[in-house]
Amino acid sequence: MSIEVRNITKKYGAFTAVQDMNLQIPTGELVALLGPSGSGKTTLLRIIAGLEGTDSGQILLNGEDATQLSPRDRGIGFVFQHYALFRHMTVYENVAFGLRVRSRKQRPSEKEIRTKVHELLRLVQLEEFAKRYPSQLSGGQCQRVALARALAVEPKVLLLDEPFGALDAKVRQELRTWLRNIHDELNITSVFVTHDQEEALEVADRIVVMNEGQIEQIGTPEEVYSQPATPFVYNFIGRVNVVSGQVQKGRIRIGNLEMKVPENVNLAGSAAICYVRPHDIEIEIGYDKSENQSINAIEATICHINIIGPVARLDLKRSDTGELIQAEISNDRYQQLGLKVNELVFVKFKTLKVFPHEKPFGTESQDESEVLTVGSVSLNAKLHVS
Ligand SMILES: Nc1ncnc2c1ncn2[C@@H]1O[C@H](COP(=O)(O)OP(=O)(O)OP(=O)(O)O)[C@@H](O)[C@H]1O
Repeated sequence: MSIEVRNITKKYGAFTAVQDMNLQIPTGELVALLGPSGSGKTTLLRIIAGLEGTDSGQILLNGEDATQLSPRDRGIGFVFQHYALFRHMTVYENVAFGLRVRSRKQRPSEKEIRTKVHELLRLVQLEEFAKRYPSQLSGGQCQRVALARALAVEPKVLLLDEPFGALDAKVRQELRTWLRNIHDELNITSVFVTHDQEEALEVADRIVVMNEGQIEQIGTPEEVYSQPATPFVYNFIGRVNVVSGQVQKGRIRIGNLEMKVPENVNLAGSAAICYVRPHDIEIEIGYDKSENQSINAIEATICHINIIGPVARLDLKRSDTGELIQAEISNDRYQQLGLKVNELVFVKFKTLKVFPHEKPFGTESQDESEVLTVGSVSLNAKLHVS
């Protein structure tokens, strides 16, 4: 079943939680609503489910206006962060519940219920737990029961609100893969809320990045990661270094580094904010400063090295501004360069994204004079790790 959110606005008193939002989700897609706390993710999910009214706009399911339909009549299954299983019921009874409370006409026979429940328990790999009570299960197992319960009524749409939020990292990881598999197997349309970017990047077909009740970007994981539409998305998804620079004639100058502006940025003579991913940083050594070479790179000292499998993470301190830059290079390259803490290196950017100068996220309290330029060389860099 396809979902269309059309011009939805939702206010709580004077506060606007969702503002004139539009979103189309085709049948069979797995979509993540990703955003910081308070960005309106849960509100939007609840509006789609019919658990929350709207001030204006429509929800269309399969092209039909469903705005006035009750949650029961929308063909939607819902899974919450806190699995809310019935504690006095066994796993079997919990999963059977949705079928038993159907109206007499729609209610399946006991035999049909038994077949269906066992089929679902097999799907969530909990068949041998049918007779247990929720208190005898782990958090991850409870969440799988909750999912089986939501699926029992054969919903066309599955909505999940931070379904794995309360679980530890390893279990979350397992359940993600597993959600993806179940979604594909049942060919339903699923929307899940998360504030965990890794979860969204790993599981979703498309990610809706939300901020303050509005959509910042909709795209595949690859698109939102590699081509963030706004500074907010850059900051929110992945690690990024934020550096200020000066644009002139299609080139940008950042300290001693000068490079072509990667796109048609109309910022002649202006201060700009650049976003550089740690893996887009190149490290070089071996410049001989005594020869007065003009070095087209930012000089920095290595303050910390962290090797994680094939990747070497370096914390670098700029010689000109003292600001930190975080770089990620391959372990092979790191070995090849033979880098050490306190060593002087030269930093270049393979690519960067330039936005007009505005205070980058996380620097709201910073004095403007720290950010702006001295001559043509700009002087601020700040690392954001989200
Ligand atoms: N019933 C309510 N009454 C008043 N304000 C509300 C109500 N429900 C939500 N809000 C406000 O609306 C905004 C969006 O809330 P929502 O729960 O949708 O955000 P969220 O992105 O899901 O956040 P989180 O990740 O913390 O769950 C928040 O500022 C919240 O305080």
